[in-house]
Amino acid sequence: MEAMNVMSLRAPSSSSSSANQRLSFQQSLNSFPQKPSFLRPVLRTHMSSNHSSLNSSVKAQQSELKDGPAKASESTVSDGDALKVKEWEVGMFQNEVAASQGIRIRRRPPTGPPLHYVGPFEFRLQNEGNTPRNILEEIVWNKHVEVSQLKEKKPLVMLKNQLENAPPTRDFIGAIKAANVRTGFPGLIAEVKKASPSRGVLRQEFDPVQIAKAYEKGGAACLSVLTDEKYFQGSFANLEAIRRSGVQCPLLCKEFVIDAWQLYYARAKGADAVLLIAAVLPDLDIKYMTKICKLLGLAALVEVHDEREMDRVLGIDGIELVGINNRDLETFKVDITNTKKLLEGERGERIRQKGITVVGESALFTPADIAYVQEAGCKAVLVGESIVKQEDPAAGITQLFGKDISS
Ligand SMILES: O=P(O)(O)OC[C@@H](O)[C@@H](O)c1c[nH]c2ccccc12
Repeated sequence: MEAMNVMSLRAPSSSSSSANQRLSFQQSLNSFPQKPSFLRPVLRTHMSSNHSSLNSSVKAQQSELKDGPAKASESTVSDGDALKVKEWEVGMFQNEVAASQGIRIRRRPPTGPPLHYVGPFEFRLQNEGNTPRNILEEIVWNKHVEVSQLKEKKPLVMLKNQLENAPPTRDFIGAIKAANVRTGFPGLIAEVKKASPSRGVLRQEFDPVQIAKAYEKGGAACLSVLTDEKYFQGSFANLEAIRRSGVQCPLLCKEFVIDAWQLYYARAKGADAVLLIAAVLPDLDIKYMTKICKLLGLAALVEVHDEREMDRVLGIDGIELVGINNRDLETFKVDITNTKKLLEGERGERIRQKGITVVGESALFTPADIAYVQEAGCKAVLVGESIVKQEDPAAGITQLFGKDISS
C-alpha cells in the first residue's frame, strides 16, 4: 500500500552533512512553528510537490468540513490555518520564480515540513521529496524555521522601535576603499569564524572579541562575523559583543538572509553590512532587500558564484558591493580561478563601468593568492580560515599579505 511507503521514522539518507546535523534539522522541523494543523485531519498517502495540489488538498478539506466531516473535533479551518496555507503557497511560488532564474535552492521543502502529524497517535510521515538536496538548501530550510520563531518573539514593529535610538552605521565600503588606498592591497574583511560545515572547527579556543581586536590591530579594514549558530557555531551575541568592545572596524553580519526581517534584526544587533546570497535570493528579493539596506544605512554585500549569478546581479541597479565566492556553497568545491573567470572580458568591463567594488571571497591563503585576485580586479578580500587558525590572528594577516599592513 502506498501509505506504507511514506510512513516511517527514518532520518533522510542522502546528504553531504553529518548525521548529527541531519537529526538536529529533523528535530527543529519537528517543532516547526507552522506545523500545519490543516494537515492533521486527513491521512494523506501521497504528497505531491506542487502547490496546486496543496491547494486542492486544502479545498478538499474545506469541502469535507462543509459537508460534515468524520472527525468533528478537529474540523475547523481557522483564519490562522488559512494564513499558513497561504504562506506555503507563497513559498511554493517563490520556488518557481527562483527556478526560472536558474536558482537551484528551494526556499521551502516542496510539500511542507517533512514530518506530518496525523490523528491522535501523531504518526510521522516521512516524505522523501522533502530531503534537502545539498547543504545550502538544508541551511536555508532550517533558517526559515529559525526566523519564523525569532520573528514571533520580536515582530518587525518592535525591531523598528528599537532602531529609532540606534547609533548610526559605519561606512563599510568607505573603509574598504580607504584601506585599499592606504596599503596598496585589497582591503581586508577579516572573518570571525569558529567553524564551517566544510572545514569543521577551525579554532578550539574561540574568543570572538579577542580575535576581532587582533584583526583590527593587524590592519583589517572591516570584520565579518558569522551569526549562524547551527552550522557555523557563530552567534548574534558575538556580533553584539564585538560591536560593544570598542572595535572601530565596520561589521558585516554573515548570515543566510531569506527574509527582510533579518536585515532589521542585523541592524539592531550592531551590523553595518549584511550578506545577500544570489544562489538563494531571486532578483526581486535582491532588489527589495538592497533598498531596505539603504534605508537602514547597511551596506549590502551581494555574493555570486557563477556567471549566471553575476549577470543577474549586474542587471540590478544600485548594487555597489559584489563578492565572488571561490567556494561553491552547494558542493564545497573551491577554486580561486573563479574570481578571475567572473571578472574577465565584457563582464569585467561592465563591473568597472558601474563602479562596483569587488570582493574576492574564500580559500585565500598566501600572498600569491592575494596578488592573484587583486590582479583579477578585486579591491577587497574576505578571509576566514587562513587567519582565524593562527594563534595570533594579527600575525596571520601579516603572513597572508607577506607584509605588515597595520600602518
Ligand atoms: O574561510 P575562508 O575560506 O577564508 O572563507 C571566508 C568566507 O569567504 C566564507 O566564510 C564565506 C563566503 N560566503 C559565505 C556564505 C556563507 C557562509 C560562509 C561564507
